Amino acid sequence: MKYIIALDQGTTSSRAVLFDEHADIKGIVQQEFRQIFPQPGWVEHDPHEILSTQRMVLEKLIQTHNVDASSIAAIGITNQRETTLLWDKKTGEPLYNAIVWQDKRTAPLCEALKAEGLENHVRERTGLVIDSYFSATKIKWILDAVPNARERAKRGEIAFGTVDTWLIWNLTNRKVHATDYSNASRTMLFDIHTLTWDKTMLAALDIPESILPEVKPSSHHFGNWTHNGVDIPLAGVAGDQQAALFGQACFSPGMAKNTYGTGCFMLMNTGTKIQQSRNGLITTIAWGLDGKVEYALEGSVFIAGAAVQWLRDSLHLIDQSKDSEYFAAKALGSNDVYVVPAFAGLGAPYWDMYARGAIFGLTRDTGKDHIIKATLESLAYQTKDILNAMQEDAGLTLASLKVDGGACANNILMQFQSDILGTEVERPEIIESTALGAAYLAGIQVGLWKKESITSNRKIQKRFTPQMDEATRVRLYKGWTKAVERTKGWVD
Ligand SMILES: Nc1ncnc2c1ncn2[C@@H]1O[C@H](COP(=O)(O)OP(=O)(O)O)[C@@H](O)[C@H]1O
Ligand SMILES: O=P(O)(O)OC[C@H](O)CO
Repeated sequence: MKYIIALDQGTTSSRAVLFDEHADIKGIVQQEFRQIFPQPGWVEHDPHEILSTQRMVLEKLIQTHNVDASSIAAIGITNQRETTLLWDKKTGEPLYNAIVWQDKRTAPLCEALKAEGLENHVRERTGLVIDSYFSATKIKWILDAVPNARERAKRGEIAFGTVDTWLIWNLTNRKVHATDYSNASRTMLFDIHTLTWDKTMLAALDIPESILPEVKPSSHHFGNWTHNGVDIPLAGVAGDQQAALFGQACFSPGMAKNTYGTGCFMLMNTGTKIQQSRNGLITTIAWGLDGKVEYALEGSVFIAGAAVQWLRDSLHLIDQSKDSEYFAAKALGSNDVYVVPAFAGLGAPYWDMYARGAIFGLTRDTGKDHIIKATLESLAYQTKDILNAMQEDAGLTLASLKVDGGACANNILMQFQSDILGTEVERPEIIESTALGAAYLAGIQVGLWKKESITSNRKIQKRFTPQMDEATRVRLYKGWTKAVERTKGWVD
């Protein structure tokens, strides 16, 4: 038996998932790590913790399941995207903590880029909108903040990477400084037409080109991880949302998936066509495979499952995320409370770095159950905002929405999702699509699998069909859009 291991380095935890040669999951080991909030709106991770938790889960997975190193055909890496690290090429020591995708500290740098008139350039060349979400301004911030960092970078002593690059660098014993097309397309420094780093953006942010990694296809032999004397190829790399699109077998233009993790990310395959959105979505590289690059339209919601964590960790209304289903069920039938979890501003389709969270519609009888239910519903409303934009851009109506990610296990949420969209929601047997996608990309590279067999391997666990009448759907969504309007521009 041959195995593929997927390393899924997410925003809140590091995971290692063992797949057998039938792409069935044989084991998962997961470890949460610290979220560091030095100031309001700032979010950091300790790069050493990212690495140590990821190494720990990998080694524990192999040990627990008694897997012989020689039977591991390949490793795939998938990761939280945009999160930015800089380190010394000689010592491997990070210059600063990893600045996480949710971090808002570079909003003023984004305003400066807008004032320079770069909005069209960014949209046209990188497919993105100017926002602190992406890596570019985070790199500049570290180069500005750490003494001598820019000089050292100019001397070629510093490496930049997103989390995939940091893992590749360390797992290959500091030999390989590389990323894949899907991750490069999240930096706001990568020209998605020419597939090269964009000189205009590098100059605008005074970022030396020497710090950037080499960009490779997503299914590619990046290097080896040596375990018990055996060289195991790192053979697949993709940003977690693109990996989920792959894992859900969304291979044809018009196919879409929505992942409910810390954030919520809907991606629609647009094939080899670069489609620009007219409705606040971004254009991203889906993957590089078979000698070509394919693209996707993406709607990124910053806070989804993280809002459920907020119920758990900050409000202490629940002990575990899954308890939200039990409490929300007790409030079914009441729909007057709205939670807008704009804790990190609003992403697509609004792109408001200055929005902040709020609860609306409170009355004397509002209780814990209502707040929990409204929080879950906020994931579904944000998804509807995105799907509306996507359908308009693509000029089509989705027959059903493919879902995955931790929070899609919640049945109340999925039923409400189907109700508020008026669309069928389709949950696969394997909701670890992200890990599955990374495993597939690696397995294809080493010849274990073929892309064609992935579609037939996909099994549906449950379909949710809309039960809500149209008048209720319209009324509820109107309330949501009113609530969102009131959170915009809250921070001066
Ligand atoms: N049953 C559930 N109901 C609601 N939210 C859930 C449930 N299970 C997990 N979550 C939420 O989903 C997120 C975890 O999903 P996961 O896909 O592991 O995220 P990530 O990869 O971003 O770390 C957490 O934010 C958690 O609060
Ligand atoms: O860690 P996740 O799964 O919430 O994904 C984070 C995204 O990649 C951010 O763009």
